[in-house]
Amino acid sequence: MENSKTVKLILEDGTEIQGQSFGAFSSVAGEVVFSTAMTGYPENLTDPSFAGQILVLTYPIVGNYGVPGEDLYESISKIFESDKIHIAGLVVNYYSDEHSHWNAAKSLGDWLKEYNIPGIAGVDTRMLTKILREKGAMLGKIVAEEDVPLHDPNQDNLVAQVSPPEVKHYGSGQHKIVLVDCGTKTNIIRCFLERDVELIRVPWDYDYSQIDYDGLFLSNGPGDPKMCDATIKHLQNALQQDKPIFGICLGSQLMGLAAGGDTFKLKYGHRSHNQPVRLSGTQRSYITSQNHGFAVDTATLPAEWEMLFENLNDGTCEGIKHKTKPFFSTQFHPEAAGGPQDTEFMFDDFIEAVKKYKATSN
Ligand SMILES: NC(=O)CC[C@H](N)C(=O)O
Repeated sequence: MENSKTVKLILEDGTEIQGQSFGAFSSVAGEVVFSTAMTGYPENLTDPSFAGQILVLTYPIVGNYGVPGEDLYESISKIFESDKIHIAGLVVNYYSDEHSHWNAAKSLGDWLKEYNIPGIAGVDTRMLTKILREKGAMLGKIVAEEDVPLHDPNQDNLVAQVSPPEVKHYGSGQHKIVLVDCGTKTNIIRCFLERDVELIRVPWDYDYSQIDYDGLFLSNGPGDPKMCDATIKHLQNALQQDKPIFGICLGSQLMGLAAGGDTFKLKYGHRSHNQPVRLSGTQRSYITSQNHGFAVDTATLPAEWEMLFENLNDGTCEGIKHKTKPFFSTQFHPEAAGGPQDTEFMFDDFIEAVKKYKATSN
């Protein structure tokens, strides 16, 4: 790092912080968001929900365990959450360019360079996070040589950019699940394949009404859920039927919108591996993995719907359910890559709902 070049992080409120370049020496603009997760940068950086975002990590030492090599299973990655880095840029305090870990294949800096993603180190990311918590998530840019204009990624249809254009099939289990891929994390696919599922992964705007499926799944994904008009339209048709539907993160927001409710942008979002949520109607809480900047406005849900989980930090909606039909969602990530895996039972609940539907509809 001693010989690295100087770069700047500039926020829309005028905050300007100097640091050292690592990864690509290039400029980029995006929405600046923070994560307080202590580990898991290989998983986070490849999560498509981060598209368009400059990610600030509060954990002070980053890069020390390097980046694992690729390993495939059923043509999907065993390790990463998609097939590329999706963040726009990375902001860290101390970047460790020497790494040591049993499965490391390269350094974080070299991995970022492969995808032309700039990193800036030497930033007091906890001080920066205080600014973002105070003023809310902001637009910003990492500036190397060339200046770039600020850009709001939430104005773009990011889902259309990350959703694969073709239909893909995985597994040969008993339960036929359609996965609407708005930018799915691969651990969602892994969780299904462990549960006797035949998975049909379709693009975000695909009309799956002709497929004879047993259950419908709506994935996570980047940006403002209101951009997904085509997904919402197809979902509204599916909500007329009785086949089980499960949504995660963006999928939860899309379910809320298709049901007739509204979503709003949170001040600074939830991004970490230790977000507490409470299951409605109980005193039971779970520690969850989260990465979202929008939420369903529970007050706008029609009478047949209710909140399923509540965030214990700020009271916002962490999932919804239909009162009589098998439709439910989590705003958090029960597939949890990286951890904690305490809520993976949501996949079992969904498969149980699918079994019940199949038993009663025949
Ligand atoms: N992980 C996700 O699916 C994120 C959903 C949405 N893009 C948000 O920021 O709230």
